[in-house]
Amino acid sequence: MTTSLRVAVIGASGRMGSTTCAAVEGASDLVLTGRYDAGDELGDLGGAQVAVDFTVPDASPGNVRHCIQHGVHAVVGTTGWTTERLAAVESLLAAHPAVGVLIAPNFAVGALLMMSFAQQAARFYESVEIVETHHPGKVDAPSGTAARTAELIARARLDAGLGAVPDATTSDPRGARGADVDGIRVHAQRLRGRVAHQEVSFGGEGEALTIRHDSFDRVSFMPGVLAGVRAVPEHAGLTVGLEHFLGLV
Ligand SMILES: NC(=O)C1=CN([C@@H]2O[C@H](COP(=O)(O)OP(=O)(O)OC[C@H]3O[C@@H](n4cnc5c(N)ncnc54)[C@H](O)[C@@H]3O)[C@@H](O)[C@H]2O)C=CC1
Ligand SMILES: O=C(O)C1=N[C@H](C(=O)O)C[C@H](O)C1
Repeated sequence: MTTSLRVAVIGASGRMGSTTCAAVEGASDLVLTGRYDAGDELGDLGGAQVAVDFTVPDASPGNVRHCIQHGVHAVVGTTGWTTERLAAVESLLAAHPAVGVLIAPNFAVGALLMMSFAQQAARFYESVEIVETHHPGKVDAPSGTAARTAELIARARLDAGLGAVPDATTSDPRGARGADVDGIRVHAQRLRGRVAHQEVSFGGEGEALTIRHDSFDRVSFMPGVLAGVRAVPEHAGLTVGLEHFLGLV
């Protein structure tokens, strides 16, 4: 008889945390050991082997630190991870070499494919811009997914020897050209009724390529979250991106 993997959820009262609790409870090989939200003492996380964090950018690093120090593997969907914050996780993990931490900007399989396809297409097109659309309750912009996509595209362009994206704009006092993420323009929309959507638009002489992904419901993230939960105990150290567990890179 195999024993169930014990899982705690941090941010359990939120949109993603509550969906994750339901997904864990619906999985026959997992058992939910606790639901934690703002103000709760994490303690030993109810004896969890893996904790899932869907909180806010300023709380997530502290939660991850707590997990590592208690020998609990972590699966993190919260956005806002800077290079410095990732480096701090890596140095703490060096002192806890058996612990695995997965930080994933997006758990939807289609979103991972969209990023991978955009990375593949990047070297063939002179122009590229990203438009991300989310629900109006989202606190951070641009989305973690859009920022990651821009980074991947920028790296692919650099590797291919492409220069800057052509843009004659010299005056934009209101910021109409959007954010500049590693030289790639990113535009963020916040619309009632939407969940999470992204379009990557490429342009070349006489042609266009558009790669689009839509999450219409937060259940779209759950197969990826559960895959991360099941895999992270076998992957000690820090992994950024679920694609590394799915054979996509
Ligand atoms: N990686 C992915 O696939 C996805 C990532 N996200 C990200 O997940 C995060 C959460 O998103 P939502 O669930 O929509 O937000 P939400 O606002 O609905 O939920 C956040 C929850 O965290 C709680 N919280 C705040 N501080 C806390 C603390 N110190 N300890 C414990 N709980 C705390 C809040 O009370 C709230 O219940 C965001 O960063 C979002 O961008 C969202 C969807 C998919
Ligand atoms: O806040 C959200 O909703 C989402 N956040 C993640 C992001 O910032 O990329 C993932 C997905 O887009 C949904």
